Amino acid sequence: MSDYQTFTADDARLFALTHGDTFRDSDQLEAEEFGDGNLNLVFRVKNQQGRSLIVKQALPYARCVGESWPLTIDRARIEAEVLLRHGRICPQHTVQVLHYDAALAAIVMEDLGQWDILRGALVAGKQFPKLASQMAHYLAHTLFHTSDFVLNGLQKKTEVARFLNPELCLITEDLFFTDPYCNHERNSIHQAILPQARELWHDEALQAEVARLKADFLSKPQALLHGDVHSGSIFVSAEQCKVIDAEFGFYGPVGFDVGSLLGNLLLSYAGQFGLQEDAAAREQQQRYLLGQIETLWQDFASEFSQLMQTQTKESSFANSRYQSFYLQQVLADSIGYAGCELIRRTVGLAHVADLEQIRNEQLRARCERFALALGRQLILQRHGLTTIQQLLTLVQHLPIPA
Ligand SMILES: Nc1ncnc2c1ncn2[C@@H]1O[C@H](COP(=O)(O)OP(=O)(O)O)[C@@H](O)[C@H]1O
Ligand SMILES: CSC[C@H]1O[C@H](OP(=O)(O)O)[C@H](O)[C@@H]1O
Repeated sequence: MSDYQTFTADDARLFALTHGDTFRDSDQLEAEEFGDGNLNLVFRVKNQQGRSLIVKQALPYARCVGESWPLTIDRARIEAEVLLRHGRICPQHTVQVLHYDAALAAIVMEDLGQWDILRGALVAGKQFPKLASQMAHYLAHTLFHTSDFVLNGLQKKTEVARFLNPELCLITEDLFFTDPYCNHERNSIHQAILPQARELWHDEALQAEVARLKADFLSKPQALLHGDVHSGSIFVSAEQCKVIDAEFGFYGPVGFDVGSLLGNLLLSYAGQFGLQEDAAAREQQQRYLLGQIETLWQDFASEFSQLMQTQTKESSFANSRYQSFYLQQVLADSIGYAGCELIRRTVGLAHVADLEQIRNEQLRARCERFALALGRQLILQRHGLTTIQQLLTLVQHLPIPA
């Protein structure tokens, strides 16, 4: 940590100039910090011809809270190494890392600023027809190729050790699985839904199922996860999408990555009741979101099955009955983790624009109650929802609370 110093815009400019071959010494470079995430500094460095790079630096604390929440800067290594690993497996959907400096905890990467961040685009009512099939491809390939289907025991354990990431995992363990189910000071709960939040704190049946999901998060190193596939971590255009921000990566349950994205599509669905006043437009956007959820699972399941059938290296796992069982269990896990994401984004520390941008407070409260009710049903019913169509039916029939 001795060489570490927090970057100014000028430091970021020099860092981008020195690393990678995007810029020339003669370039007039401008740099500005524009990060809006919870944890890190993010700078854009650009020359006068319009070429640009992103410099991301981990702070020794969580940006959204300040120095009172110290946090390892090793998260920059995890982020760079996960993105490099996933980038080798699926370059078309992973942001390109150009350089990583361990002492400065800083990464140089390609600038995706010409595309939209998925969350904001969905809030604005935009649609991206190829999103789900491309994300299904990214998830199936990155997760399969880092799993026991491909790695032998020695390789796998080396990888698990390299990506232990205890401090960032602890944040997820707390924010996803602990805080929303008790009266924790980190929670952020709008007054109007306090009664529904309190119900969570006394719902033993729900807490038991969340405990099972948390235990799996702690002890099921199935594959190298991105660890935080939310719609703020996906850049998207009409033709393409790419994932950023992998600092929560570790070896965990495959369903956590799939479920995080499912949960974020459902958060967008819930927010539509408050964001879109025109009923026809709202229904159309919600139909789009449900279609994307269906495609996400169908394409993921079909690509993952294909990979299991054709590229499994460990003979025990070549068994087709085992492979069906594995996929069924990934679906149940994904639905459960999607439920956790819905709940933690509604009453936990880190909220999302899909709900926060609803200006009418009463309407927002109704959407939040919907998100909580849906999250609860997904967690409780996940083992009974054996097809994605059953999940879609549940969503469509869930009453919109008063
Ligand atoms: N490769 C990139 N291209 C363009 N903008 C980026 C890139 N990476 C990050 N950003 C911008 O910085 C913001 C914060 O980045 P993120 O990786 O989510 O930081 P944090 O780890 O603090 O959450 C993003 O919302 C986006 O606006
Ligand atoms: C104190 S971290 C809260 C929250 O923020 C992370 O997301 P991001 O870095 O993309 O802003 C992650 O989802 C954490 O749970």
